[in-house]
Amino acid sequence: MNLPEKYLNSMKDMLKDDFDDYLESFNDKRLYGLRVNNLKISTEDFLKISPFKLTPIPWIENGFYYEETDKPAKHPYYYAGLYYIQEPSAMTPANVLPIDEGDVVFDMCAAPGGKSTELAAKLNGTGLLITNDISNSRTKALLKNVEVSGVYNLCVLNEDPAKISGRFTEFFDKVLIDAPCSGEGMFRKDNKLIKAWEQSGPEVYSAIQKSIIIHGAKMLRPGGMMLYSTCTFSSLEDEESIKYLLDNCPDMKLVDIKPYEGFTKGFTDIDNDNKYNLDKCVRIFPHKMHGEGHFVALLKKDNPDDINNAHYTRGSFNTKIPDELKDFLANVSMDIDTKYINIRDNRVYYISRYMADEKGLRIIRNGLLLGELKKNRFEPSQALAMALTMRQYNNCINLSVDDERVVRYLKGETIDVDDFADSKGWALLCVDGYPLGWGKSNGSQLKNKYLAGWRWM
Ligand SMILES: C[S@@+](CC[C@H](N)C(=O)[O-])C[C@H]1O[C@@H](n2cnc3c(N)ncnc32)[C@H](O)[C@@H]1O
Repeated sequence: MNLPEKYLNSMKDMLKDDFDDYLESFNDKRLYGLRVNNLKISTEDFLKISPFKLTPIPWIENGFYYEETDKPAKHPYYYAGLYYIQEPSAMTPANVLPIDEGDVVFDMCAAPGGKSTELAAKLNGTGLLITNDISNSRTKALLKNVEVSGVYNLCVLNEDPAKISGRFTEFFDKVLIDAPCSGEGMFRKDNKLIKAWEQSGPEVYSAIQKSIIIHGAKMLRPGGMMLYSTCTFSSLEDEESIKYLLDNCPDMKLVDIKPYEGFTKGFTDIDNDNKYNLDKCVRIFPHKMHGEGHFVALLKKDNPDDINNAHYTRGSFNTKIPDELKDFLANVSMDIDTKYINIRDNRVYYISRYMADEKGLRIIRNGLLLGELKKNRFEPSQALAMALTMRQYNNCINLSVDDERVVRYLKGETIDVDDFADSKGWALLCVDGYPLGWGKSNGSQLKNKYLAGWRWM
């Protein structure tokens, strides 16, 4: 491994006696992790059906190491959104940020969705998750990942945080900033990042982080909590960003993160009298824990006047619900308040009552796309299939994971369903009780309506 001289010197300064152990960690095996999506399945139930050899990630209740040979991304349960594949230390930020049901949450640098999918699981279908990324191409992956995971109380944005912060001032109960960074914690995993670091190192990212973190604080309501994280070790991008925030926003304070064996405390040398308690920050180093590397800081905004931060609620849309949509919804027992159904260009959305006026924002998805109105009929969307549980739709075809029709369905093929003769009409195809997508059944064959872009290749 060819690490840049400048990087090695900065790590030597930081790690002192531990530096050799850090270098030695480059000889260790790469780590692979998956996180059970508790929005769809409890960890306990997943472990009962998991075909993989899993070892718990000790500081993440729903996180597990898997063996490289298991290939969990090529399994029907992955398509059912039962887990998300994520580097183990990257599971820490969303795990550490406390989320209460009903919270209005913002994930500012969210693509491809590793933290958002866990924040949504913690919301458990309540409140609202606004998830954003400045990169248009990356928001496409973000949308797919939140939809596969079954998240419906959401809005996906593709905006500059500077624009959002003017609009959503003191709006959020919780803000997560997984900042763009020089990626030093990913060097073991991906050699290409070393080259990128040489071109854009900590100095470049530090300026972006300083701007982002101030916008994050502005959007937080009094008493709200914010989590700042990076996958880099550089103090310039980590403690310096936090110090910059605390210098500029005196109402923000660092709070304790539940300790765990191997967590390394933040460095305090840039903070003269330790007035900011930078040691409350946490670093994960690969020579101390089985994770590639991360930095996390948890902060709270003061609420001196004990302001009761009631959530904004929007007016209803008063949309006339077409008969074909009514007929379809009669088969759905998900709790849908038709006051918040909005129809634009024949596409039907179920929008969160907590979402502010979206005009002027670059929106990738506002709410749950229920489906599309086509000449006197309604076609349900892939996102709706993923948001439903098997119990919430009254025409399901449930196949066992060993049934060869499951993979054929995921590949886009028409499948025989003679054994489900009563399934005529729109049917929700499920694997072991977990929805995969729609099909149109005539009682003997299921015409495939699985979203073409998501097919098993
Ligand atoms: C570390 S990655 C986020 C990973 C993501 N949180 C996850 O867990 O899957 C940082 C993201 O920040 C985005 N980004 C870069 N500059 C940004 C900015 N000024 N505002 C918002 N997002 C930005 C990048 O496009 C990138 O997707």
